[in-house]
Amino acid sequence: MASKAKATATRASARTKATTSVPTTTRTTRAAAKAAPKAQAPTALPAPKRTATRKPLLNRDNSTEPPDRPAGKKPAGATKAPISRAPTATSLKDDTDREPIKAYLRIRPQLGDGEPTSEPYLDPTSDTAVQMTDPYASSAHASSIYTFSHIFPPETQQVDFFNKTTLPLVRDLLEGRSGLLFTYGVTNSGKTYTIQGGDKPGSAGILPRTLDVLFNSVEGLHGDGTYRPIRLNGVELAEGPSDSFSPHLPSTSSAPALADLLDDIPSSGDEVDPTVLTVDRNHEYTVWLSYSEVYNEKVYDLFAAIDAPDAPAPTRAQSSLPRPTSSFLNLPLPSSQSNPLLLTRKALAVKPCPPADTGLSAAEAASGGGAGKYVAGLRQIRVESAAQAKALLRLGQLHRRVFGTLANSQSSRSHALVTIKVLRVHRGEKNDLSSIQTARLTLVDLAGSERTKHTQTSGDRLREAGNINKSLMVLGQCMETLRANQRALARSLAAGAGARMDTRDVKRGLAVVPFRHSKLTEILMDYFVGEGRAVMIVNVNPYDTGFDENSHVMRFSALAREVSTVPGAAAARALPAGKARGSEVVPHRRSVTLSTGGRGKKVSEAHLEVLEEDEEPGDGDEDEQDGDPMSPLIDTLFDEIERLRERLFDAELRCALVEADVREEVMEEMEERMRSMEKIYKRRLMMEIEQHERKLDAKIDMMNQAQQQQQGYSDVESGSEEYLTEADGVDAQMESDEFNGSSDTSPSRSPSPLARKSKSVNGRTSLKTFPFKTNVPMETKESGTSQDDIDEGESYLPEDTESEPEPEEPASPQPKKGSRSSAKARAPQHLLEAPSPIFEEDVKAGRVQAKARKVSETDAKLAGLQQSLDELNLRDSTAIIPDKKARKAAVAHAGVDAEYVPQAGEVDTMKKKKRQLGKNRVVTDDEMAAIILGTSSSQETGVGRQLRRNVRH
Ligand SMILES: Nc1ncnc2c1ncn2[C@@H]1O[C@H](COP(=O)(O)OP(=O)(O)OP(=O)(O)O)[C@@H](O)[C@H]1O
Repeated sequence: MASKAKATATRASARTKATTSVPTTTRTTRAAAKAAPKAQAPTALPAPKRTATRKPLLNRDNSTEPPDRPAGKKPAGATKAPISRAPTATSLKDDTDREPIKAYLRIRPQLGDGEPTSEPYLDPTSDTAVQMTDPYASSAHASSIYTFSHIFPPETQQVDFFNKTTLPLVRDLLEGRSGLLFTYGVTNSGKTYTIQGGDKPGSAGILPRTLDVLFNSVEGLHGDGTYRPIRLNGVELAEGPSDSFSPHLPSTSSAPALADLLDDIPSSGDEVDPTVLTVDRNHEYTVWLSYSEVYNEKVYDLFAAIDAPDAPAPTRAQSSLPRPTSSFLNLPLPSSQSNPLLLTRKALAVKPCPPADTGLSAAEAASGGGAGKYVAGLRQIRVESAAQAKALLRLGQLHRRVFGTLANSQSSRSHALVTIKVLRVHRGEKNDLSSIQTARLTLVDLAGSERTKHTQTSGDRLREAGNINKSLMVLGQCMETLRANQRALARSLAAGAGARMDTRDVKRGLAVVPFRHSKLTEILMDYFVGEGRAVMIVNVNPYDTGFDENSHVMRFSALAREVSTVPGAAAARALPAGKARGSEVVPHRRSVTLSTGGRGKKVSEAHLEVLEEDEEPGDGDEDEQDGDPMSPLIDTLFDEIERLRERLFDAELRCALVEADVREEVMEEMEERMRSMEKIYKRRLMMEIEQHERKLDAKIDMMNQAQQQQQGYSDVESGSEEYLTEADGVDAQMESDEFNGSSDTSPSRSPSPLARKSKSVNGRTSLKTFPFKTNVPMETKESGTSQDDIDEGESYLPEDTESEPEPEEPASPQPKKGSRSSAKARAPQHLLEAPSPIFEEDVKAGRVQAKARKVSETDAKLAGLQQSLDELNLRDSTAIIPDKKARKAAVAHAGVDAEYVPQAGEVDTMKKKKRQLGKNRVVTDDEMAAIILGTSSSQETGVGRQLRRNVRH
């Protein structure tokens, strides 16, 4: 497996290299930096007062605390460091003090409830590497290896997962450092299970466990809630100690209520994680919760009371808090006759933090102080126990589900963000607002990362899918830009090693990180450019059919791992916030019809209307005091830029979606065409193979027939010789053998079985002799010849030939076959007798008649051949034509372009004949007679044989 992993070249490995080149020392956060000087100061000394609640990052050069100080080891009673911004000309060493985003992979187990049981395409090769093989690709290169900080196999227990991934973040939180954890993956991959958990004991997710550990650890150290958090990191004096809240879930009522529509929210019961972390007991802690969702590029508060006209009006005190019983959930649903119930919820604006929150001046913030953004008007509720926090979150989940249900959501189509804030104040400085430390941990359950292809693509759903993709796409773009900026910064650092240089010069050249392009990234921006450790959980269901989607998730995680969270790194180019104030905002209103009465049992239908109002520019109770003075013209210009940018982005997104769809369609069409072409070509190929086989058969037949024809001519012409002597017959046979490229000594070399038959039947030489008396048909039949042989022989043996029984001479030894003496010895006696004039006349007449008969037979056979050629439908202009006549006929048939092309192994008999005739002299009658009579033995030399051959031709 290891070698397999090694052999597979991967982008991940390259990326890992790049990542490891980044120094990964433990980051010193703002809180840690603040705490460092405290360690040096005696506990009793009063701390210097500050006005900002969010402490700016100290110049690290001034920090005395080693960056890799183990968490939880901060000395008690440390005093605060004086607020000082880093000098403008500072060493770039700050930017090397970073930590890459941790990426953990969690592989979902197979649930078995009707899920595909195919082989998983993910194969962990080690604790940190996983091999992903495309199940549809045949090539060996279809697998990639991705590396993670750690890989959790399917059997991982929730508690182990929590301890490894989230517990360090909880520890940071209690020590004043912020953190971000987000889950990323396609639908059904286990994101919600990871965050919230399941129903079974031991299945509590990281959110309830975080709350358990948090409250276990601060037990007895609760603050009294004199202060409350505002915005991102600000703190203010609370109006009263009543900001805490005891939520109650909807009560069961006899009438069908909105709550009946909701499935039970998974709850692992009363299970409590017993882990306790060591905390600084000189501090008091208060825990605050907020719960928001980003849906369709709008941010909603899930703790907000949803306004319903029939709901009892909240009192002034209640209006800023969720109603104790979430009363709208208990509202009886209207019947189909009555007016639809209108539920309204309002989107919240995302705004830049005022510089006061960060301790920066307005100019510093505008020039890149790194202030993050906050959700204006988002409720933050103080909770005093884990149980209370869990109940509150459950209410938030119900709210989320109401709107999820009303939006016909099948699954989490929104991004849910739970933020736990811990305010920490030293017991000796309880009355000092500026001494309060704020840290937050945000847990994000991102919506499924699948693309539009897999979602319904019309109306609201298209918009919803587009917006989900937009958020995730922008998140990816932000990571990419951050990575590029960090690399550029690292290069500058390397180039200017040793020299002191102005970081602003370097940072000015960095690209703008497009956080503003989506609400999600705007909210999370501070974690990437400000403070905080970031952890990403990648959830994968390896049995899911969406291999492409999952490999996209893997690539995203590989990218995230190369991004380092570094305090104040890339915010230099952050643009001032603004929104399109000029644009008219139209509330999004939906009508929904719901079936009620319990699961699977339709009792009645209810009509509801959902109104999702957009945020207003003045939203947020802190807006007026934000004090972000900005020239109206600049503000308007920024608004305009932002509006245009958003339009451009929307247009690009739409284009990308359309392009993706078109590409897919084209691909499918091409594939379809390819398949049909493949079918056509296969069919053609089969036809051609068939045709060629038929041609080949025909060719073989024709060659055999041509050979037989040739043999026929030879027989006819050599008949005159055979009248005279069997020895000549033997010679003719030898000639025939020569023609066939074989000899008696190697009969197996004859290319045609028919040729062999012509030579020998039953192992005996077939000698064809003409009778002296012409016109006497004689049968060619030898004893022992099979009927098949006869049938086949009929096609090439002259009908009027007759094999004469050979004289049996048992006493005399058989002369050697093929030799001249043996031929002579076997010649009939009458052929050796002296000729008479009458005899000569007969011979001539017989020869002429036999020749004429042969010619007519040959013509008939040629006509037959022609017919079979026609039948074969050989339409090519090139045909194989055995002789001149047939060639002429074929030319007439096929056209003037037709030409005879001898095929491999084929003998062009006409050419051969012509050559031979042109070479040799004409045979005179006297010579012929002499040959026939065989009077001159001297002529039975090579010349005589040559003459006889010429006669035959
Ligand atoms: N590690 C696990 N062990 C057992 N069951 C799991 C595990 N992970 C997920 N599941 C189950 O798989 C199913 C889908 O999980 P979940 O709802 O968390 O997916 P999701 O990624 O949040 O989907 P969506 O994006 O649609 O909300 C649930 O039934 C859940 O209980």
